[in-house]
Amino acid sequence: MPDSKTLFEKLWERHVVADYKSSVLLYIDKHLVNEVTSPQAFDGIRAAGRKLWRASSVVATADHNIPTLNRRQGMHDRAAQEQLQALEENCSQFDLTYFSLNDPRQGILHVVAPELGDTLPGTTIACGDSHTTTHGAFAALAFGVGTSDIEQVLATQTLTVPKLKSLRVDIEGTLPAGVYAKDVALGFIREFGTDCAVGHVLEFAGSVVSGLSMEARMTLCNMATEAGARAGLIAVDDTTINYLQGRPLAPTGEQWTAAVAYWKTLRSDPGARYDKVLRFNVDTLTPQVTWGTTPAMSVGINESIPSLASFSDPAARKAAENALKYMGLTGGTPIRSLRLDKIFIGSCTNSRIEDLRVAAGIVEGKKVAANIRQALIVPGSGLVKKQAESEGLDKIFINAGFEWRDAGCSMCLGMNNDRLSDGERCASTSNRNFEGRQGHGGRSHLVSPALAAASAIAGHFCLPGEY
Ligand SMILES: CC(C)[C@H](C(=O)O)[C@@H](O)C(=O)O
Ligand code: SF4
Repeated sequence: MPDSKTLFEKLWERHVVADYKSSVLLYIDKHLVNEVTSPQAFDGIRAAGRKLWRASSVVATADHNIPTLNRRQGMHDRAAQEQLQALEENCSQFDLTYFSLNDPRQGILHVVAPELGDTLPGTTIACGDSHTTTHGAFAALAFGVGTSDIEQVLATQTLTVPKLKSLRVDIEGTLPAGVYAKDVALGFIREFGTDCAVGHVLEFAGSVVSGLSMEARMTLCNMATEAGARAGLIAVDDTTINYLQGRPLAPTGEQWTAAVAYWKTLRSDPGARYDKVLRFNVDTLTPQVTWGTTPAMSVGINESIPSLASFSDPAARKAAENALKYMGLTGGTPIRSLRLDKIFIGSCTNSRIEDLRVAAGIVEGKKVAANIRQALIVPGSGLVKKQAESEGLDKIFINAGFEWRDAGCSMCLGMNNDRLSDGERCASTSNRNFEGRQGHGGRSHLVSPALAAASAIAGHFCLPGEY
């Protein structure tokens, strides 16, 4: 059909301010600001004597380098303290919405904005953080940007974006019990690679996606950046609308009715043309565990770490060899047999209430294994923490031997006090397992919250119930 458009085209066309040959100037509706990537952008604004174009588009909070324990005692180092202070001063100078460390709305921006109803379908969003792809779960065109882009958005409310291609993945089949969105993301990246979506906006479609909750859709879109995508997208349906209704910043009354009518158009038309289409069937997917240093290096829980001989491509073999060396592993070892030192349940991939409920259900009445030195549960926001506490999940975790922390990025990356020591092996619900990601010499294995919880009890990788 000649007039058929993809969801991406619909969002793009509504926001183009100026069309250059290979890029466009895109209007940005929402700007999420953190403490790490914004200080220099504000310095630039001040140095040029500029005003902010639309200060009301900003929501700011600190998430990356803040402590998740004993917050009142202050920050772990000077650089972190300076970044936090800069954010606070900038928000006050420019009169921006800022959630301070003792505001329950503070947390990881990719958890905070959706749960408040600040992430809305049909909007464009910029944030100085690569996991901004998360917001695509709401049919928002959301870009992770760098510090100079942040300055541009603050000053002009526009972003220069290169022309992007469209990629749709149809996720089909029946999700087996115990297999979650995290496993779908890891399985997809394992099959198609960490660069399969480079230069593309990646739309997740198909019956499996339609059946997922918003939390699970956010997990999928969060990992779109690990497939190289510039943005993730999922069409609006009743699940989206039901999730948003009644959220503090979502529209109300007549505005809600009008918004819903528009949001319902935010899906790709039949016959819309994509630059690339992939299919991923989940019928035989099992819970995934990464064994290497990219999110594509994963195996199913019943599998062994691949042997070097199984890689026919020399470059892939070399990469696997380096990864195994860093991870202290040998090909052919069953992934279940790896003994763990730490457990991290948190991050913008898997720290929402649904994730915590799944984990709590698995560890209830059990104890973290003796060989686990530290098991952290880090809710994605103060509101997630409150909700979990109102359901008694904190007690379940604490009784099982987990530490119940305040919201933040925490052990997802080594920018605060929560980290791995040299050689420590961790089951982590985060999204990146690069060398040194969770601390110098730390060995990260990406898993779903269910697998992290079960593995905490067993002390090694296993499925729930296998202790
Ligand atoms: C520090 C920040 C800019 C970085 C990102 O862009 O994603 C971090 O959040 C990450 O997950 O690696
Ligand atoms: S939780 Fe991890 S991936 Fe997400 S924004 Fe923070 S550091 Fe980045």
